Amino acid sequence: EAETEDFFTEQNVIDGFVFQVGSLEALYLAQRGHRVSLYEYREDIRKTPQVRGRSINLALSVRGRQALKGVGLEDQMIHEHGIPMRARMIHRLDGSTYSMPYDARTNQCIYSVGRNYLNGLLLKESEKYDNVQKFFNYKLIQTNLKNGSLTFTNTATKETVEVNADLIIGADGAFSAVRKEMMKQPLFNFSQEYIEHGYLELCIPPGSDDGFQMPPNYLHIWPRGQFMMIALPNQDCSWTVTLFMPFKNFKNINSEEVLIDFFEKYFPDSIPLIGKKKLIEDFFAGSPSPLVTVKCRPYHVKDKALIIGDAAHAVVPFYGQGMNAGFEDCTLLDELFKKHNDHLASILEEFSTTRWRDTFAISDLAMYNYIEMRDLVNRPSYKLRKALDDFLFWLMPDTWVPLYNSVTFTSMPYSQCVKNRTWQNKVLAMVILFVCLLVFLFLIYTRK
Ligand SMILES: COc1ccc2c(c1)CN(c1nc(C(=O)N(C)c3cc(Cl)c(F)cc3C(=O)O)c(Cl)s1)C2
Repeated sequence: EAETEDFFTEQNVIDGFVFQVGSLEALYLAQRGHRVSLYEYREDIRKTPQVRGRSINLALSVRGRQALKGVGLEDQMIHEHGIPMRARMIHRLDGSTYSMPYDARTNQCIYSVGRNYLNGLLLKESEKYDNVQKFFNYKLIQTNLKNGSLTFTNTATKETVEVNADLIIGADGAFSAVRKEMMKQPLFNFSQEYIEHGYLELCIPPGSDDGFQMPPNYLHIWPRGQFMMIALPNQDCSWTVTLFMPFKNFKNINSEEVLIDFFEKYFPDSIPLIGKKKLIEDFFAGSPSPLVTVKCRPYHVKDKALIIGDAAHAVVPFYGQGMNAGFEDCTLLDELFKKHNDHLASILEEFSTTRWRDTFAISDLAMYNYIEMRDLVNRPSYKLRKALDDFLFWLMPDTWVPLYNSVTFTSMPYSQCVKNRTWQNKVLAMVILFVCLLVFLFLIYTRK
């Protein structure tokens, strides 16, 4: 007897970020024969016209691909839509650029994918399952996790409906309503932190030949210490550019002249690409969005409710893992459904006890990148460490997997990636100490 699972993927489009983990999880459960009701806060994205310039994109890496593969969508996502980014393209202040490959050894790459396309694909796929029902424009107003009941208001008809479910899954983003309800439970730990940086999306349109204005198979980065800009390519040969800067710096840019002077000073090569007029329009059209990181545990209430994706672990984007980690939740949950043969109490319990170490680890890694970001790619010691890492990776590929490679190009649990880094730091410290000792002894010996 298939149970009914209610999903709740309130799609708060927070600054254009649309949460897709719920739609993916619906496919995994439908695949297992469960009856799924998918409640979306917003209108069906496929009906709303593609708002130009709001094509938010993300860096899909191995963990996200793995999750899409589990529901048969990896190939379509990667080969029909994804744009491979084989290296970073760093833009210096003088406008010159140099590239740093993601994985020189095996040429693995990450893919730039559009969120709207991804969302449309997941929703279209769910139409193949008659055991998935989708309800759009449903806003959650009341939750009773203990008896699995939810009350929604249909934002179009204003009618209120109450639904009951065997399992409620909240995939409703960093400001999750389901998590808010969970927090009333005893022993529920929660922390949230806003960082001082905000971000603003700009757009580099296609060139006069309707092609890319920059080399397309790269993640373009303008690292400027306190500021940073990155650009990911879109299918229509435009680029979605994200400018990261402390809110106080955004506030200081309060006129067109100040804005143009700022870009002339920090991102001169990007002005002809974006276009002065578009730059002024886009910059003052929106306001910078906040970046929040949320840590909480456990992720469940008995056998009645679970939170996944950003609702369970919102991370800052400085590792490009937010969506990948959310999708990985679905892969792990499906493995637990198989392992415990759909016994919900065991599944939810094990998900909470095993997943939090990895989500805390990627949260800390992303925050560490943010702190280090000032000179993430500029600091000589960063380059030295990267050269050393790449050499040892080449020498012992199965033993020495550098942190960035293990996070981005393997499904190694995030907490294991961090443990590896810790022992690698110890080994390198000993090697450096040993070399210093040798040099010291050599100097003493030759002085005699
Ligand atoms: C749309 O919004 C965003 C915002 C930030 C990111 C992405 C999309 C995609 N991002 C990726 N980051 C890594 C990574 O591991 N690191 C250390 C990096 C970290 C920073 Cl901040 C960076 F600029 C480059 C790299 C890099 O290595 O290229 C990947 Cl691998 S993909 C960051």
